[in-house]
Amino acid sequence: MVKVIVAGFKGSMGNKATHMVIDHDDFELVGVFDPTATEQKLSEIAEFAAYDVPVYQDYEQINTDQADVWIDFTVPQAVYTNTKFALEHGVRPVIGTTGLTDDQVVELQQIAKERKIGGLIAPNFGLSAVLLMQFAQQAAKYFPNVEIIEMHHDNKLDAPSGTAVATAKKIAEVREAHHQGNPDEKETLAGARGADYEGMKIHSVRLPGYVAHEQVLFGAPGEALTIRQDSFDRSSFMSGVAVAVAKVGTAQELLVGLENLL
Ligand SMILES: NC(=O)C1=CN([C@@H]2O[C@H](COP(=O)(O)OP(=O)(O)OC[C@H]3O[C@@H](n4cnc5c(N)ncnc54)[C@H](O)[C@@H]3O)[C@@H](O)[C@H]2O)C=CC1
Ligand SMILES: O=C(O)C1=N[C@H](C(=O)O)C[C@H](O)C1
Repeated sequence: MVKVIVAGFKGSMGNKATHMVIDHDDFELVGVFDPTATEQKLSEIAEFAAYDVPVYQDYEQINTDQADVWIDFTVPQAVYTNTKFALEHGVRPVIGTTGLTDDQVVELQQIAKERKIGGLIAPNFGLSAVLLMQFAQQAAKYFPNVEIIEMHHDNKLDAPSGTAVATAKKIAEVREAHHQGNPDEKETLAGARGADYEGMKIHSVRLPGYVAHEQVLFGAPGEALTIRQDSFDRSSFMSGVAVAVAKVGTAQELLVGLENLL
């Protein structure tokens, strides 16, 4: 049995992750954490009435002795401290929360190395997104002119999305330094051309009704290639989270990207 704590269990993803852990034959939920919780036991919430699991509101309360894995779907402001807490208490992190800076990831990887513990940071647990990133990297070798459009629900805190940044990084690994667009281009409205990652433009759309979607657009003389993925429901992420929880015990370091455990 893999014993799991879910951080952010009151949120949209944390709720789904809590159900996934409960429903999985090989996982046992040993605690849930969310500073907004008012309950002492998970069973006080009707949909979890059968589960007598402790609810934690702050770090001092958390019993990490019995926990193997820390699932985190919280907020960009909390994820660094949560991941550090998990690593320093010997609990393997499976991090879905986006918004970690590159420097924070390096610091967390250093802590994981010092503590000799593995874990996973996955900007996206959806298979369609993992494949989109791989296909985009493949295409970028032949199509260096690329722009990324990510579209999300309007409650999202961070922009651009973690997936869009991860996509741009994968493309930058294979794309030669390249200037695209007109060198004399001028924005007549600030931000019109989007964010810039190593010469690639990233555009963020936030609308009610959307869940999580991304398009990578490649253009070349006389042709174009568009790669698109859609998460229509947050359940799309849960098989990836389950794989991560099941396999993170094999990780020798703090990995970035679900593809490392597939
Ligand atoms: N990697 C992936 O596949 C996916 C990642 N995400 C990311 O997951 C994160 C959460 O997304 P949602 O569930 O939609 O957000 P949400 O806003 O519905 O939930 C966040 C929850 O975290 C709680 N929280 C705040 N500070 C906390 C702390 N210090 N410790 C524990 N809990 C804390 C909040 O009270 C809230 O209940 C976001 O960063 C989002 O980008 C979302 C979907 C898929
Ligand atoms: O906030 C979300 O919803 C999502 N966040 C992740 C991201 O920032 O890429 C993953 C997915 O896009 C859903």
